[in-house]
Amino acid sequence: MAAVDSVSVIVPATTANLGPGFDCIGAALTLYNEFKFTHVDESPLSSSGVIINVTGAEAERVQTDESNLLYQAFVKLYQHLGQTPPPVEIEIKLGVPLARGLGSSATAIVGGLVGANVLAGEPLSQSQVMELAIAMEGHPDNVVPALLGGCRLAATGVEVEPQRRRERQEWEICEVPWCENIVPVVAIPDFELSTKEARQVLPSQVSRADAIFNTAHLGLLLRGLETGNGNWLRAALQDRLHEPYRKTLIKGYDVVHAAAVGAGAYGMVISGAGPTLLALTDTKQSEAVMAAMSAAWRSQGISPVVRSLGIDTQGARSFY
Ligand SMILES: Nc1ncnc2c1ncn2[C@@H]1O[C@H](COP(=O)(O)OP(=O)(O)O)[C@@H](O)[C@H]1O
Ligand SMILES: N[C@@H](CCOP(=O)(O)O)C(=O)O
Repeated sequence: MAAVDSVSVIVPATTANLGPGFDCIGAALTLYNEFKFTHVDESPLSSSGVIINVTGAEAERVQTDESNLLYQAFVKLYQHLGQTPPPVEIEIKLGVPLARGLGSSATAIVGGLVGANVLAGEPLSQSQVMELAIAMEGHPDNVVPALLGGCRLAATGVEVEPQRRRERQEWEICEVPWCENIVPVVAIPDFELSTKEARQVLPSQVSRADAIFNTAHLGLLLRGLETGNGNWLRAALQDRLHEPYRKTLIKGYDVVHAAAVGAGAYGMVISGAGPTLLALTDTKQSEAVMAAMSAAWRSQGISPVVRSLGIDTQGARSFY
């Protein structure tokens, strides 16, 4: 590809885990961050080597120096190529709320890698970009749908050289069909919960019974999402690997859960690492579920933004 001086990248939010699919399944949502990277001369740059402008809700909370995650991903791709990153000016338009369990960090990682790959003349394939994104995030379930779109299951592939220490892991990715009648409703609270903090409360070992429970329920979830079978979805949206430990970090979880299910949702789970709560519902029930979740959280002194979203099928896209 001929070199370009400027590229815009749009990256969707994600909802990871979907209950029993901890660290392996996620879906891209119709909510977006937009990033623009422009080559600049060395001279106008600040001493940090990058200029970053951020607009949108909570813009002041995003770092504007070299510690910015989007910029770190941008640099990572050039390091991978063995090249020095060019001086750039970055514009960030925030549409995905920060540290709410909707994959804002995944948008930054994917956006930085995709933007750098385009400015570098697209030396890496999409699957090479994906491998870098997974390595940076540490788990695949938000960066994979952010990059590829749709609902995706990610699993490590067969180790071809088990005796050799490998620098990178091969991944198998499969698209999970999502029945169009199933609506994701997100209730986004007015407080943050970092993924780091929400991972620290998880046990390092689980019982065989809990492992079997999740294996069965993830299988059921895949078929429930594909068919829209209500009984399967109601049973499938249960988890024993992360929700029991994390829900104590989310004030009002049980009250909002009861309200969502009472209003007709198939179930309610933590979106990503939380604190956003995700209900899956039939199109006919979505308005009632939204109203019930909003009222329930308000009764706990939390002011949520509640939205009914769609599944983004394109993933990250770039324009230049
Ligand atoms: N658009 C962005 N540009 C730069 N950094 C970002 C952006 N969005 C998120 N981040 C970084 O990711 C952090 C949130 O990541 P995390 O705790 O994993 O929450 P989330 O569930 O939203 O991914 C933010 O505090 C910020 O450091
Ligand atoms: N599987 C991860 C997903 C984190 O997603 P995020 O949207 O909260 O960044 C986890 O549950 O920790």
